[in-house]
Amino acid sequence: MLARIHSECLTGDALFSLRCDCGHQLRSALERIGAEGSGALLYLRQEGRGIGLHNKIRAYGLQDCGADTVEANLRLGFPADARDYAVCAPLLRHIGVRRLRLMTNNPAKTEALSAMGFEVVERVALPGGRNSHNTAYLDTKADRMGHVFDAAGEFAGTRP
Ligand SMILES: Nc1nc2c(ncn2[C@@H]2O[C@H](COP(=O)(O)OP(=O)(O)OP(=O)(O)O)[C@@H](O)[C@H]2O)c(=O)[nH]1
Repeated sequence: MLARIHSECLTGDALFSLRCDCGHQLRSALERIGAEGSGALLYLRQEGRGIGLHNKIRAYGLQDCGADTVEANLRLGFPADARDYAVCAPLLRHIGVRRLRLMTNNPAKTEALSAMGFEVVERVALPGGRNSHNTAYLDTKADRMGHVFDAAGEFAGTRP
């Protein structure tokens, strides 16, 4: 089953902010599911990588003063990524999914699902919509959070 496990991002998903890649990835995932004719999208209420909207906005303030997205979380007393994917297990079981072709550039997400007993048979890269506002954010995700950006994810060759 082609699947997207998407972390809530009010600013990117609903307000079309360009400082992250969330909205672009959400739309890309839905387009792929539409093109394929079937698939699943789990929309997880874990705004701001699990620290909530208020704290994400505080983290944006620190980033506006020079911190990167990881450093900003740490300075606020949070881990770089506070998400928990446990809720995916009953949701996926409910819709009868055990094997996934997961649309993500984030290896931690793949590992979390594998650890819960799901078989990720393929990682499907998602374009992030690199632009002048999210370049530093995407580079930090690659350099400090292990996100994989490849040709299908449109980043190969575009990073300095
Ligand atoms: N704390 C914090 N959260 C952010 C920031 N920018 C985006 N987010 C949140 O990050 C989450 C998305 O995480 P990402 O790391 O961008 O992407 P991912 O879902 O882990 O990986 P993909 O599956 O490849 O999209 C959403 O919950 C956003 O609200 C930021 O600067 N700080």
